[in-house]
Amino acid sequence: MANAVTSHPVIAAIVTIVVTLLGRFALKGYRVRKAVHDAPGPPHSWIWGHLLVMNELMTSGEVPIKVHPHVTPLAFRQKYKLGPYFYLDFWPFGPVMFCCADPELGAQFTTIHSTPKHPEVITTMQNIAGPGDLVSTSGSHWRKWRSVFNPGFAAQHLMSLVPGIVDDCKVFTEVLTGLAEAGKPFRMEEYATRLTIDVIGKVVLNMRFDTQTGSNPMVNALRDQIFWIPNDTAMDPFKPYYPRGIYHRWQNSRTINNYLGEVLDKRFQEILHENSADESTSPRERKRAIIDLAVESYDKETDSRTHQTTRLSSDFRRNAITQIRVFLFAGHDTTSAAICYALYYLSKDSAALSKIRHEHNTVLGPIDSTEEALKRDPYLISKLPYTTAVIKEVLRLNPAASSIRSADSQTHLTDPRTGEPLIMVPDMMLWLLHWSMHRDPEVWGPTVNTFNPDRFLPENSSTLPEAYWRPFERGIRNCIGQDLAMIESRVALALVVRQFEFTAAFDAVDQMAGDGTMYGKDPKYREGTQELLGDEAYPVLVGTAKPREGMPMRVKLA
Ligand code: HEM
Repeated sequence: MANAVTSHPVIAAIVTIVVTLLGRFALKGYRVRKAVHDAPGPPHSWIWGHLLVMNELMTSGEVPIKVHPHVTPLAFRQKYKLGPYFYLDFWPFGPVMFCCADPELGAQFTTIHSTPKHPEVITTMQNIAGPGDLVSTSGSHWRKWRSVFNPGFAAQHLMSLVPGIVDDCKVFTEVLTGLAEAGKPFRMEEYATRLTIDVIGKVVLNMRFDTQTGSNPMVNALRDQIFWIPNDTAMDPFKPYYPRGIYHRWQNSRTINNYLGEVLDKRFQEILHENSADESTSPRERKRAIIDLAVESYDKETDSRTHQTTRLSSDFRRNAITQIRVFLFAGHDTTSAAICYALYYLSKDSAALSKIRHEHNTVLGPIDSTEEALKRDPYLISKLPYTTAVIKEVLRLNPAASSIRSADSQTHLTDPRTGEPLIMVPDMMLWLLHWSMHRDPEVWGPTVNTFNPDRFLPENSSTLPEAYWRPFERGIRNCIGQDLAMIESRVALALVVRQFEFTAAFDAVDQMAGDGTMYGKDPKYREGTQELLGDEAYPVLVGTAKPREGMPMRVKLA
């Protein structure tokens, strides 16, 4: 046999390559296991890394099978009495993860040295938006686009959007009235999502999508795209390669890009036209929709007036579409979950519901004139401390995301208490865990898992562990849309909480299973433990962290 191999050069070459690859694989595995074996973390196996403890956690019923992955590090921390940072090793199915629930340590890789986003974030965002999007890119490309879009989120401009948001929330109340009349359980996420999509359509494209009353092909493709993102690859590494998924992602991307490309070209022509009409008169009023800011930046870059540019370059066009796509996604997905959770927690806490209704009666006047009051004086929205506290508490209990970075050659982490250097593994994922920080009993006390908006009232600010509340992240890579999200959620609550009575309808999930939604189709969502930390509304991974089963609810007129 040995003779056959050595005498045949092709076989010998293949054997050499295979042996070399296996050797490299084994060496990498050995290095990873060696680095993590004695590092802080759950019990570690030389053969399986942390795969066995993960399997045990997921199958023992300690957490629901479909729970969002950002929940599991806290479950490990509590189960194995770990400190605020530790390592998880799922090699070869994923990178070594450095799980961090310490803001001071987190600052070392997010603020003091802002590390790049992790390749897994980049791949996910590429499916949603395309390469080079604002969320996952870094360096000069990120800096350029962030500065282009910052004016779109200036406080004064956001206030000018309030009347439009009020109109969309009014439609939301009409939809809810219809659902109350129908008297059937429904998935709140569906309706909250249509609301936030309508809002973001105006903010980004200055367009009405009207998805609350109709349908839009681009929005349908965008939403479908989110369901086809292969983002639980640690459980199924082959998911990105399923032909059906590849086809749907390609087809959706095509629909979205064609639609946005046409809108962008049309807007560019309009702006060229406005510019030439304005040349002899006063400077054009500055538009701040995301699409206008993008086109203006092109105008500046190319000086289209001097150079008679009449078309967007293909490079710019591709980039602008990517950024528009990322805003359409990030601008609706997270806020809709926040609105769902707010209505859910208020439905379970009659004292909080009374307080928020009282605040609205006092500041906004009778419900029938609230729409008008907010349009007349959008700044009323800033005079609702209890409503703001409700949303902040909702975002504490259910953060939509976390920050996932990648260790680079300049990443040197040290333990903030001892100053000792921490173990670094090549390509390590640095995971700053919002869920773990927001649910840390040592920080938030014994009521950590209880909905208690009072902790965010201004009079309690001195006892608030501010650095541990970071639903929008902090530092230079914080959420550009956070003020918009807060405004939108407050307007929605202002128009809704006095008009309707909600109750959670998790008892009806089996009844709703045939409704064609992803939740309905996949029975795993309803298998095993259906509670997390005393709550039946727990997060699952669908784009971002969404409420289980799309937050089933019943609604009645109040
Ligand atoms: C409740 C609602 C929202 C939550 C909880 C949220 C959360 C976050 C978080 C945690 C990040 C940082 C992600 C990371 O470190 O990788 C982020 C970034 C971002 N968010 Fe939001 N977001 C919300 C609403 C919005 C809205 C309404 C928009 C757009 C209008 C938006 C656009 C973005 C963008 C573009 C980034 C990337 C910013 C950058 O890196 O420069 N978000 N968001």
